Amino acid sequence: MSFYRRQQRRCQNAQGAQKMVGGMFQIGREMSKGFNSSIRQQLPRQTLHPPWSSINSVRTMAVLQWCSNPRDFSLPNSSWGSDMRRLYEHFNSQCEIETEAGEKKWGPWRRLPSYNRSLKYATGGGILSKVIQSKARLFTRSIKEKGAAFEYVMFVNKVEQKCVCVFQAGHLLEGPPGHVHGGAIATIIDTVLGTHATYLSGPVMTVNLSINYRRPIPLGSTVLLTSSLDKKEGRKTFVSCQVTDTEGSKLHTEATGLFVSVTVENLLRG
Ligand SMILES: CCCCCCCCCC(=O)SCCNC(=O)CCNC(=O)[C@H](O)C(C)(C)COP(=O)(O)OP(=O)(O)OC[C@H]1O[C@@H](n2cnc3c(N)ncnc32)[C@H](O)[C@@H]1OP(=O)(O)O
Repeated sequence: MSFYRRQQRRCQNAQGAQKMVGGMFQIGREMSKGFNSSIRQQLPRQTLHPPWSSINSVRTMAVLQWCSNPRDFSLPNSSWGSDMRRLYEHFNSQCEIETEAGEKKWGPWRRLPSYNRSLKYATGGGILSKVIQSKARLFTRSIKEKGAAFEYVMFVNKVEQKCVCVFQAGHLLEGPPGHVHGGAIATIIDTVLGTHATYLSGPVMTVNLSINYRRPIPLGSTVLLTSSLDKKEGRKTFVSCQVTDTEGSKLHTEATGLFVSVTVENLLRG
């Protein structure tokens, strides 16, 4: 494969990454449009050209920036236990289904890729992320050791307006001995509800999170988070979530969240 084809393929991967990651802003709009809008229009034109055709080094840098392959943290890795893999397979197999005619088509679920640099991979700020907040990393994806902290994968179902997350809690998340820290549980709940609300309504921020801890979660275990839309009222999206064992029979935690739609202005105003 030629250098150009390799670069082009990497660019396409980066575009795919942008299109689906649950970032707060650009991707919020993408998600709420049902993954249909064209990222291509939002990319700098030069990303579609081979690097050597660029006439200045800034353009070349932009191309190389975009062509770096981000790691998708939502894909299986060696730290995943059997429960994590089984549930991943269960939902992943419903993302693409085969018709009787043998054609492949979208199923009811979509897996959401997950990256550790929102500004770079989700909002298209490849160069910007070098200049500002270059060390910023998504909290839940900030620990490099596989399986040590938050291992999770999310799937959304547009028709049922549901989101599920398969979550394996690593040893760095300890609270009470042998069990998961309540703050870590709140973090994964906020992540799941926030991602779901973003998918439903575009860019949002949490304004209220209410959590009832019913049963402790053993460290190292895998649990299932199921988020549902309760209602939408103007800028407000109300969602709720249950954290259960992998069979869905034992309730560990339940929560409700209120998310308010925001603009970039909201953030800059502070
Ligand atoms: C890339 C992967 C993504 C992973 C997802 C991770 C998700 C993580 C999400 C987060 O953790 S966000 C971080 C924590 N949240 C914040 O820091 C938000 C801080 N709050 C704010 O900045 C402002 O409240 C905000 C900009 C969100 C809204 O302020 P505004 O002045 O624009 O709105 P306003 O205060 O008028 O509220 C809008 C509506 O929400 C209602 N509201 C606001 N706060 C409320 C509250 N706490 N409880 C109940 N209702 C509330 C408010 O009454 C009003 O209702 P009505 O429209 O019916 O009048």
